[in-house]
Amino acid sequence: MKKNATDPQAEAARAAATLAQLDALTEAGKLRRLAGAFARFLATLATLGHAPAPLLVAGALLSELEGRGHSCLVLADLAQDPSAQLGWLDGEWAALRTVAGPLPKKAADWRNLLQACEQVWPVGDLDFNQPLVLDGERLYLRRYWRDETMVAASVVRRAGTELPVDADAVRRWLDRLFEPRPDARAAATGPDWQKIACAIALRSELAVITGGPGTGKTYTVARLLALLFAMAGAGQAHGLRIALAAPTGKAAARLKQSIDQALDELADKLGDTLPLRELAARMGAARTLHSLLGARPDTRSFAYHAGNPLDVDVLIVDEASMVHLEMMASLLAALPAHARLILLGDKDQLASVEAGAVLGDLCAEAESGNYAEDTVAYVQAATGETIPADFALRDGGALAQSIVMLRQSRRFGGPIGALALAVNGGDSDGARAVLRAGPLEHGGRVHWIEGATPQDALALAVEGRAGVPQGYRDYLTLVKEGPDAWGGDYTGWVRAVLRRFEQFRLLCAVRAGEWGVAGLNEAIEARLDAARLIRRRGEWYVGRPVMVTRNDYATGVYNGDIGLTLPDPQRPGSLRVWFADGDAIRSVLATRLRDVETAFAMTVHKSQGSEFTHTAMVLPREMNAVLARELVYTGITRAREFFTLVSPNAAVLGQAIAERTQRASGLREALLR
Ligand SMILES: Nc1ncnc2c1ncn2[C@@H]1O[C@H](COP(=O)(O)OP(=O)(O)OP(=O)(O)O)[C@@H](O)[C@H]1O
Repeated sequence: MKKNATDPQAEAARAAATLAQLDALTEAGKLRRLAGAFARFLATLATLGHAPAPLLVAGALLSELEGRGHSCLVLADLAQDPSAQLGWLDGEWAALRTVAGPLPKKAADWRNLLQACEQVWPVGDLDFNQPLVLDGERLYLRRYWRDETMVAASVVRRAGTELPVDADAVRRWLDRLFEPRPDARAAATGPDWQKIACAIALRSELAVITGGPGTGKTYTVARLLALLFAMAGAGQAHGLRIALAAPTGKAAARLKQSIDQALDELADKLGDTLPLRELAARMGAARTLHSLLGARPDTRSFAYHAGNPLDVDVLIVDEASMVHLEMMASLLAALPAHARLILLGDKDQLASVEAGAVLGDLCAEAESGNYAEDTVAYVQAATGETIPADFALRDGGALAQSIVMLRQSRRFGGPIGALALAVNGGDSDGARAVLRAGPLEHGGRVHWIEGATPQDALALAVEGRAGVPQGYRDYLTLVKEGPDAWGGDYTGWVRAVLRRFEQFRLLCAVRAGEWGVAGLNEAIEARLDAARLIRRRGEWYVGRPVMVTRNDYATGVYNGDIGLTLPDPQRPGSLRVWFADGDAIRSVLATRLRDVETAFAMTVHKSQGSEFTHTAMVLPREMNAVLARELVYTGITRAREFFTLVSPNAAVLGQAIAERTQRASGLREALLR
């Protein structure tokens, strides 16, 4: 190791003082425990004297950022002052700098310092399996560097594989699969991006179809499946192995339902030309990614991997914005080289809870298209659609040729769509205008309770609002009536209760405090109890909605699953929790569920992949590190027909819209290499 400091004793004292300062930051709630522990671990690896204090700082911050969804530490951020990124007060960074310092002021100096440390592998040097990796001016935990490098290489390879396509045949099929668009509409809305997406997806082993809610991602992919089936020819179509997957059980069930419905409609339209119903039946259920890859209890490894690949030719993954870096790496590793991967998702939604923002990184250029000349020519031949010059002028790489953004929403044209669009575009005045015009102009579709009190939120949760009947009273009334009101049909009653519960949901931006999940769940329970809609007896009671917080392979419930607690008809006095699985329902004895929490209020993060007829979103009183445009957009787009914003402090909406989630990652750059 090249020495940075001269006096070993002074260096030892500085390292010890730095670790103590990191502990103090942990106590102050500014660092997670793991960050300090990781710095200590780095210190124990020093065989040549003591670990330099700046390395311990960088290691702790890297670990902290990983916990906040970043896949690396950008040295330029570290050089400037990471306080804002970390949500630290000025004095806190200054204090750490004083004990560990002097710290480099330039990214290049940080790089020089770190590459001299024995705990760091500078990419390209001799590799001793050091825990930290230095790639250019980014510092990684080794696992994330490996995943990011793997994802970039695999994506670029797949996107760059040009498969032979008979453009004339594609065009003939697309003309049958899609309705002709009247000229006037075509002129107003630009080319038919849905058709273009199908043609583009046929050409390589990777396709990314992104778009906001209701832009027809599922509609398009059903037609793409029919097209793949048609193009495979009579001989091979029957052998085509297609798998559907999504990050959560609910999203998987929704995908399967929508695709089945779309294929059914197509089958009616096309008659006997293609056996589409057979295709739908053969596809089997959509699965969670965990189950598809063969997750095993208590280990990060999967049954399917590069050495034992999945048995598929086409894999469709919906809600891809929720797929984190490690999962994407595992998925790509387990995919056979010849298989096609089709990712569907909304690039503007919140990124995954875990580290990485893979879909966002892949789609960084999606708005502008960046189609190369040969893509434009191919699209023209295969679809008859002309990609406008605006989307074809730039010099796009291989990945850009595999991405299509759907730009016209069929379901979201009204005020909720206008609100989502304003938020997404960073236009907080526009968002406020839509919300304030809500009750009068929009027939109550959107509504803003400004300057809300906790009582307002509770009243909304229980009763809904005028003209929009759904609140939790609705499903709980059905629960109280019991299966007798359903002619004694217990299963029919359970289905009806589950459906009604899906009508309304209260989403929170934060977990803690009276405006967070914890406080609101408690308050809503108390209010419902007082209204005699529930009778709390300890933790479990009839009507309790719960969300699973950890995968449990023994009972078959997964993180994010939502169920309702109802009496067990077989065992009077005991309770079962019922979960909807698409059209099917299943249940688990309440006492067997270990990691669950009450779900009258849930976080926007956890609501991804779900939609409710009426969605209410509660913002906290003060701006908070998790509040950002992507979160507000995701909350709004969970609403199918009605949206209510509840905010005690009107200013927070604008502040949240102004804030963008920036996840540090080297993926965008690696994709362009
Ligand atoms: N080209 C089209 N012609 C007619 N109807 C369409 C077309 N595209 C989409 N739709 C209809 O619009 C609705 C929304 O489409 P779809 O569910 O595929 O959107 P999505 O992007 O998958 O939405 P989400 O992200 O909410 O799942 C559906 O009812 C679908 O049938």
